[in-house]
This record gives sequence, C-alpha cells and structure tokens, in this order.
Amino acid sequence: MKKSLATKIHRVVFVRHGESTWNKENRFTGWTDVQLTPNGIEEAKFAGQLLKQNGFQFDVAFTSVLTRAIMTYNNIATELGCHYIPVHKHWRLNERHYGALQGLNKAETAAKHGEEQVTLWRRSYDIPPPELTLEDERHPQHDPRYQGLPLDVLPKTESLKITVDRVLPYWYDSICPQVLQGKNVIVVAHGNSLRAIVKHLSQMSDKDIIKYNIPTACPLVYEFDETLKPIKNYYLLNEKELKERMEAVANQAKAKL
Ligand SMILES: O=C(O)[C@@H](CO)OP(=O)(O)O
Repeated sequence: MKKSLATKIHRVVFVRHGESTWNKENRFTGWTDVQLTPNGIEEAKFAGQLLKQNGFQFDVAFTSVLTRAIMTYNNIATELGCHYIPVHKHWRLNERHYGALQGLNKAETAAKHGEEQVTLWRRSYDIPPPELTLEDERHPQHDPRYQGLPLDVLPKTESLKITVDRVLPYWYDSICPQVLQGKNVIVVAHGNSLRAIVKHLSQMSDKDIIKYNIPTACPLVYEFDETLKPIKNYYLLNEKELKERMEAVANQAKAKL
C-alpha cells in the first residue's frame, strides 16, 4: 500500500494561569492556593478568545489541583463553549513547590538575601529553595487535597529539576496517550511546571532554561509529529508583547530598596 505523504500533526496547547493575587503582590506562591485577580480573569477570557479566533477546539483538558489554574481553564472553556469535555486535575501539574520562600515578597527577599541568591532560588535548574518543616502549616500534608498521597511524595521544597521529575510521569502516562489518540489537548498549569515540560520538549540546556520565562495566560502551541516528536512551538501573541511580558516575569525579583 502506498504510504500517505500527509503526516498527522498533533497539537497541544499549554497555558499558564492568569494573574493571581500573589502574582500581583509579587509573592512566592508555589503550592499556596491563591485566587485569580479580576485582571487574571480577564487575561484568561482573552486567552479563550484568542484560541477561538485561531480556530482551536479541545476534546480533553488537564489542569493542576490549584484554583488559579482551574479557574483559568473554566474561563477559557466559557469562551470556547466546551464545558462538556472531560477535565483531569492532577497534583503533578502543580506549580513548583517554593519551600520556605512561599508567601515572601520577591523584591524584599532580593533586598535581604541579594538578587544573585534569589535568582539561584528562582531560576537555577537544580538548587531548591530552603525546605519547609513537616510541622509548618504550609507543608502540603496539612492540605486536604493531598490526603490520599504518601508523605514521601509531598515536597518540602522543589528545584526545577525535581519539578521535571514529578511532572514528566504525568505527561507521558496521562497526557501523551490522549494526544496519540488524536485528541485535541489543552493543559492549564503554572509558570514553573510548564517550564519543566518546555525544557524537556525543547531539549533546553540547564543554562538556557534559566532565562526562559512564561507569561500569564498566553496560549503556547506545541506541534508534534505522529511519534510525538516536537516539530515547532509558538505563542498566540505578537513578538513585541510576548517579549515585554516575558521580561516582566524575569524582573519580578529585582530588589527595590
Ligand atoms: O511564585 C511562584 O510560584 C512562581 C510563579 O508565579 O514565581 P516565579 O516566576 O518567581 O518562579
């Protein structure tokens, strides 16, 4: 039989949640379950409109178990009219756990410990921020949504490397099979859990990932061949705006004295 020249292209859309209350207050957030701001809700709606204008439709959605990602997806789904599709929520898509930094203001932390140290905590590949103790109320064992998980998978802190290690099993075991079945997939997650996936998919070096920032609520489209090899990726946003929004994320931890 003659092999068709037309290869099937799979697309997955990744979206970081819209602006959260702690993004606005410039605080390290991690697994803290904060809400979207009114601006964040508008950003999410706009992401949905962009997807609609560009002809995207979805068969299945994946989010973390954190409210800001779920609410971002809900607003996108409203714009697309796709609330009927299945939504899978999983802790493995959660934001990178920021350990004892969770709750602290990024600029104040930079003023106290130096920008260099904070950049290491925020963006180095394998240096985790200081750990939480088990007794600390910010430890995930005190949150009912993680009650079904053994203590040894619950993070006290995470580097991006540790985040890659916990996100990828979910990517391969739960998301990839849906993509390979030809489903149109949207994943709504977080700045660093998406950096983890992007680093892996785009084979970015440990050095290059340091400078890579993902802006809130900008749909990022990955195209794959039929073997799920990434072919190309692009944001549904013009270059200038994208650059400005990526730089704004990078600059969040400049010390303001
Ligand atoms: O605080 C966080 O959890 C993340 C995302 O908002 O911040 P950063 O960009 O500093 O890694």
